[in-house]
Amino acid sequence: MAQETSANIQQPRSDDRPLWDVAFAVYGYPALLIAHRLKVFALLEEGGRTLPEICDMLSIQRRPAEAILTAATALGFLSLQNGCYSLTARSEDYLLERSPYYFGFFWDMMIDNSQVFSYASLEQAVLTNSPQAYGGGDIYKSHDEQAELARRFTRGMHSISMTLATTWPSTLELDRHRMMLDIGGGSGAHSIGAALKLPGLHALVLDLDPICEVAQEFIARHNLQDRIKTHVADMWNDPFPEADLHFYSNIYHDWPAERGQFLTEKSFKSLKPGGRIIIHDVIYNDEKTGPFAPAAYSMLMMGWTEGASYSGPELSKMLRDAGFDDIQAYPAFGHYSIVTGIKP
Ligand SMILES: C[S@@+](CC[C@H](N)C(=O)[O-])C[C@H]1O[C@@H](n2cnc3c(N)ncnc32)[C@H](O)[C@@H]1O
Repeated sequence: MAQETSANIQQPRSDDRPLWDVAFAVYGYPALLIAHRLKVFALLEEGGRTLPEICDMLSIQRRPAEAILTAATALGFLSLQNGCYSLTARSEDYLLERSPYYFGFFWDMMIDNSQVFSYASLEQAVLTNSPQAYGGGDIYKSHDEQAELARRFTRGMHSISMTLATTWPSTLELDRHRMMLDIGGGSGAHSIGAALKLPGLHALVLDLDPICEVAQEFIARHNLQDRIKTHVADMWNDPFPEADLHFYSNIYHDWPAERGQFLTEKSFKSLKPGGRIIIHDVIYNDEKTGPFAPAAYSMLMMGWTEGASYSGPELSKMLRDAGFDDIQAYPAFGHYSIVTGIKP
């Protein structure tokens, strides 16, 4: 180690907050997961509460209660006025189970699989380049074999996808399309969002058997059984049914690039001229220097799948190499973007 003396030690060139923030993230964010599991947000649904009232209702002491409530307040999920903690618009939209945008099932999935984001598990995933969720291996094979796992995962995905599904269909001109194939469509959230926005559109949610069963329940909740059907198939081995819009949300980041290329070429062959492909995902900037969300998503995938985030140019190249034309990449909602192209 270099020897420093008090005579030659210099001020650092930048402040040390980013180093603290790495450590604080490990502590700060779980406070929100704990608040969610303790049902803090549900408890405030009827109105603001003081700290002593919240302590009583949660049966926890003042010190831990104040720690999680302050973390939630600092991150914009609660407000504190006149001694009362209340929900903010964000927590009302995303953290109350009655909301269509409820994010909580995704947080539940993280909590239920919290060993996957432990230091030991992520280090093992990095050193061996293999996912660790459910004890290792292909999570989707586990879902195919264990219906309850499939149900919980699909509910978690629905939790993040329903919000996104209300926005991307408005970001491009889709009126001429008649049949959307929602490949690896999970709960059908994106088909539901698209069908609600585009009255002339029908959709087919293609996924594995136990997932299609869950999708049917979500589709029925929106009374869209007439326009959205499910189709049990293996996207790697079974032919794609006819459609003029192929939609992939949260699929490419699950797999290595060559699998993404395979799906792109399969879509190109299956679509007729004029058919459109849409990839909806959290993507890196063009230089692959960030932002942080896709970088973190790659680490999330390190724990769960063989995949990683891709950049707009990487996905655009896949489309171009397969033969697609009129390729565009642009932001959709929140951390998500769209990369799309047309078969000439
Ligand atoms: C990360 S989820 C995305 C779900 C949905 N598209 C969304 O954005 O909410 C990946 C989906 O791909 C499906 N999947 C994985 N392997 C598949 C395969 N071989 N054939 C069809 N679907 C598959 C999974 O069952 C799961 O629903």
